[in-house]
Amino acid sequence: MGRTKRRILTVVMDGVGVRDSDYGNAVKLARTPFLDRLKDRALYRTLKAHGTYVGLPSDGDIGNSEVGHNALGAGKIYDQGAKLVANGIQDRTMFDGEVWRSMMAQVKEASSTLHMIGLLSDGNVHAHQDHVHAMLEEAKKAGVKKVRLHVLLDGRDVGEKTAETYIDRLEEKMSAITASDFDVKVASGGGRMTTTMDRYEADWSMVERGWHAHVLGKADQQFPSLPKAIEYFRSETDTIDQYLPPFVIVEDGKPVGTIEDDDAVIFWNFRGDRAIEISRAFTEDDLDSFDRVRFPKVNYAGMMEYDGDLHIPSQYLVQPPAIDGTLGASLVSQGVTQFACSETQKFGHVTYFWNGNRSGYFDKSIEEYVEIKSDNIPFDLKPWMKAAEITDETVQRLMKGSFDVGRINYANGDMVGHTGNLEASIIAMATVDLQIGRLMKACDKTDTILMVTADHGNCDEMFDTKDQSSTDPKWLLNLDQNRPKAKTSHTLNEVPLYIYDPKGVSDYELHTNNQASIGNVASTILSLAGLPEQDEYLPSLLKVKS
Ligand SMILES: O=C(O)[C@H](O)COP(=O)(O)O
Ligand SMILES: [Mn+2]
Ligand SMILES: [Mn+2]
Repeated sequence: MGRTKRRILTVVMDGVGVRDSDYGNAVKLARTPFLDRLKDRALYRTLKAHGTYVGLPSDGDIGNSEVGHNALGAGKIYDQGAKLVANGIQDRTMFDGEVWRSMMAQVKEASSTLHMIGLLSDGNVHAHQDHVHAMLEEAKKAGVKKVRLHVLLDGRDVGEKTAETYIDRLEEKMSAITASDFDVKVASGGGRMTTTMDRYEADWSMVERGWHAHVLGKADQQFPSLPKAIEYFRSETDTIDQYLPPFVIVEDGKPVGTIEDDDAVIFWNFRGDRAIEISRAFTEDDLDSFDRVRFPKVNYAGMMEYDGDLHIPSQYLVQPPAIDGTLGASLVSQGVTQFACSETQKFGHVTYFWNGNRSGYFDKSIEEYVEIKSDNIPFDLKPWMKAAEITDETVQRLMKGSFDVGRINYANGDMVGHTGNLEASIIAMATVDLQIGRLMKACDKTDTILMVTADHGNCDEMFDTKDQSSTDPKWLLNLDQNRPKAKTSHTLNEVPLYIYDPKGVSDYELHTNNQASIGNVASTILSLAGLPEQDEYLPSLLKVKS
């Protein structure tokens, strides 16, 4: 054994919340014999993973992977992007800041265009429409003459076909502020899962399509306005918002807002994972991830700094939370060996988010991070994703005893949950269950404590309506008629915490404080490992029975 009294493996079942009703609840509808057995043998409770419990503005805000893994890996709760940007707008620090002022001044001096690109919704996971509306007003006040918006349609953090709501609000705002000396138009757009918002380099072609639409003014679909675009998509396709193709707005056959030298570009998402690649495309001279065709010299800023280690991008409007003293850093300083593993879609969650939005290792000689390449397909087609491969890598290392403290993430509950496909999500849950069974066995053989939790809910609520007919199984059997509308977003539900010790758990119990959150997990890992707790962390949930 290494520097800890016991080896601990933490499993994050991404997007797996706890909800009593089985109505549209893939977690309950799946057969999960191993999780059931785990519940019998482990200590068990639920934890908060949404809203103010994880640093979001209100308890109406769903949790997400960024704030969830930040909380799990930091052991404390920080005000997160959504809240920091809202505060920065309210107290004006965002608009009084050097970056905003210099960008406005530069556009005015060059008589060029201010472009703003980002996700248009009120999901508050990556972005919020109110921030865009506020920036438009401020740009006008600052004397900017021409603004072009490039909007990514959501349908993933909000209802699957809700784009009209946000488009209407934006159109109202634009017509209210358009004036003879203030010209604002939407220039391009697309669904967020086809256009621009790739993450962890899973599929650069998404960024390439976005670049073509926003910068070069090129896309297969062209429309005279954003409302016309959505009208066309609704009448011609069933595609939900997140998968809509990229499009360009044209007048007299010409795009209304390509991006040119001397223009300023603001990417308004506050969350980093899906903002890094497009930020790199705008700022790196030598980028070989795709052919940009034309690389305009623009003044680029992100809403926030998206990577605190690589400083991407160099200019940003709001200071991100200063997450430090994370569990990973603290374990490294004590010489504890660590292992992190997931597939591409969630790899950065157990490394970059877990380590407080820093990429890279603290000390490569005692940490091992393993990424399994995700498929680039709609995940409801293969709901098992790469779960088995993640388990293979983990079990191998458990057998070799190559780490003291490990963390892995199974993406299935979340990535399949986001597709809105209930049947596929049931298979996703059964897949995760099978892996938990394999891990329990390996933990038994290697005397490893297994902790299983989640970062937020998702596939626990796959219908847009709540708890309607849990006694009536018709909605499950009838696949075509009267099927409730799918819910593709995360949920507000609590998440599970299981602690399984092959030696038995009769010596411990868990605190029952109903305010406990996933922010309490880091200290709990430390106490299970027999390491000193950190004063600044939220307390451990473990009680040794007297
Ligand atoms: O980026 C996404 O896929 C969704 O907006 C949120 O999902 P995540 O927070 O689980 O990554
Ligand atoms: Mn997640
Ligand atoms: Mn998700």
